[in-house]
Amino acid sequence: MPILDRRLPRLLIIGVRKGGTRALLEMLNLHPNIAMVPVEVHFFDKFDNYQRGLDWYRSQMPLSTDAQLTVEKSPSYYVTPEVPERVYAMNPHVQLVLIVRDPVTRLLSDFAQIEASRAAQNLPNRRFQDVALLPNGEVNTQNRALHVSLYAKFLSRWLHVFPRRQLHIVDGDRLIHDPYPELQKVERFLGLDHLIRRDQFYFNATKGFYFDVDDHANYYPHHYHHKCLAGSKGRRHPQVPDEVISVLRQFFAPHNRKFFAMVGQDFHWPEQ
Ligand SMILES: Nc1ncnc2c1ncn2[C@@H]1O[C@H](COP(=O)(O)OS(=O)(=O)O)[C@@H](OP(=O)(O)O)[C@H]1O
Repeated sequence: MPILDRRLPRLLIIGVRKGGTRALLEMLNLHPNIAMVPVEVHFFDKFDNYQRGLDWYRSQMPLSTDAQLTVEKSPSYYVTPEVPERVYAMNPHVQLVLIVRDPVTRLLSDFAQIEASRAAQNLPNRRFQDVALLPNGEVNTQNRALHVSLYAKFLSRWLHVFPRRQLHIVDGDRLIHDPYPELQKVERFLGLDHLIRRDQFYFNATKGFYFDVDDHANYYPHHYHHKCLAGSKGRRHPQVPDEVISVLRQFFAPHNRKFFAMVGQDFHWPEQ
């Protein structure tokens, strides 16, 4: 009989926010050797949680067998300065996965989420271009959401603490359109047998996403249905003039090239 216990994560999905972290976690959970933490624990990035210590963190983990690898995801880990060293202190051999997406698309997705939460607080809606650009048409570099799309900026902190071989990068744009090859790469990175099957997914053309065939509603476990898929994924992105997109693409281009050089992988995000 396998012994069930709560085990600290051996894999962390560290970000990025709106990169596809939830879909990636749920898809990986199809693997019999993976036990996912269904909620974002925010242990390493929230001081109050971190103060509770590793025993508390372990108590948040699901029951797993010793053949299973526990996975937690909290997208803000990637951008929070203290996190890499805290993670290293838990386990210097932990494996890390980062999922990235075209930074402009990510920003539009983030903006849609921020506006939805403003609307819930009865705050007025804003135009994307009024937030992302200054009145003179230049990029508003003070915008916090924009900073999250500067992937290279945060990566240096992680690579200062962890060797590159402990970090795997998933192409979030590909995960949307053809998840299977991206999942196979993660299985290889983790040294797991290829047990996730292509026929476990189907594409829902109306929603534009892949779903789990065993859960005809969507990827999310039942307690997530209303919270996640109905609400926070697949939101309509703001309609933005082409010139605004072009200004942003040009702004991100050198940062993207730096990121590609750091990770040794080119994601071919448009530069115009
Ligand atoms: N299969 C599937 N189902 C649902 N959503 C999918 C899927 N694959 C990728 N994505 C993309 O995930 C984007 C949300 O990213 P995150 O889960 O990282 O968001 S969050 O930071 O946790 O809020 C979400 O962003 P939006 O398109 O803006 O909604 C999706 O594009």
